[in-house]
Amino acid sequence: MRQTLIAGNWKLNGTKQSIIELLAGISAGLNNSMNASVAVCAPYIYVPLVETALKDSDISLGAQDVSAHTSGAYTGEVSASMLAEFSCEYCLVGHSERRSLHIETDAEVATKFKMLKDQGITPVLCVGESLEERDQGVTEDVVKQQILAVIDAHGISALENAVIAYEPVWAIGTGRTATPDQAQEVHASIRVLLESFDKTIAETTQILYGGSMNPANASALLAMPDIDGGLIGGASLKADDFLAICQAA
Ligand SMILES: O=C[C@H](O)COP(=O)(O)O
Repeated sequence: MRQTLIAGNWKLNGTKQSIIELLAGISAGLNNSMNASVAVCAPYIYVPLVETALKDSDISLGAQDVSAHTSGAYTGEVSASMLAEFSCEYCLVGHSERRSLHIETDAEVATKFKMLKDQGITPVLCVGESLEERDQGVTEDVVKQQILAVIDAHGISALENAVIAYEPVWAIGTGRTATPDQAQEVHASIRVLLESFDKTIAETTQILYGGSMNPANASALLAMPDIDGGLIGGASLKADDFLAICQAA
């Protein structure tokens, strides 16, 4: 049985004040009836603040990206070992905004993924197709290639204890959500792909859905057999909305 994971991705949002208030609101509303583990992925600059705020809390800390390098002359970058020093349990890699705006390649994403694994941080590997690719009928090929980039570079064992987030690019921040059936179809294909390498990894890997998940559509999406949680952008910035999604799980 896979544990449901609800992870907020705050992206480039928040202030010291708003983050403290948001975390207080989430912490106050979480309760044992929620059948999900919860994480928040903060902008780098707020990671220490969130680490302190989450002490003694069940909410896990995550980051949104990591350097492909361990140290050296890479201005502006943050390494996996630095994130580990601040108790980061999760870190996104290959988010579509990184792939499109920062031209991250599959190979670079695979390197970042391994950097996190080596530091004991759970990578959340984000995959997903553009609208054009969906219209061309190549969704599953695109997603498969993004996952195979990691497996080919580091072996299937790298996927052990990792998380995959399926995020159709056309659904991110658009208010246009994949239907539960559309999402389930891709999630099931990811599971089949993993199964072709390792049955246990296929059965245990949490596959999250991301893309305009909100309190109104979360229950139907999370009810699908291969959807093991959500990666939430916009709706993670309001405690009530985020809590409602946690409740739906
Ligand atoms: O990482 C989160 C996803 O990009 C989803 O963002 P969204 O919920 O605002 O569509």
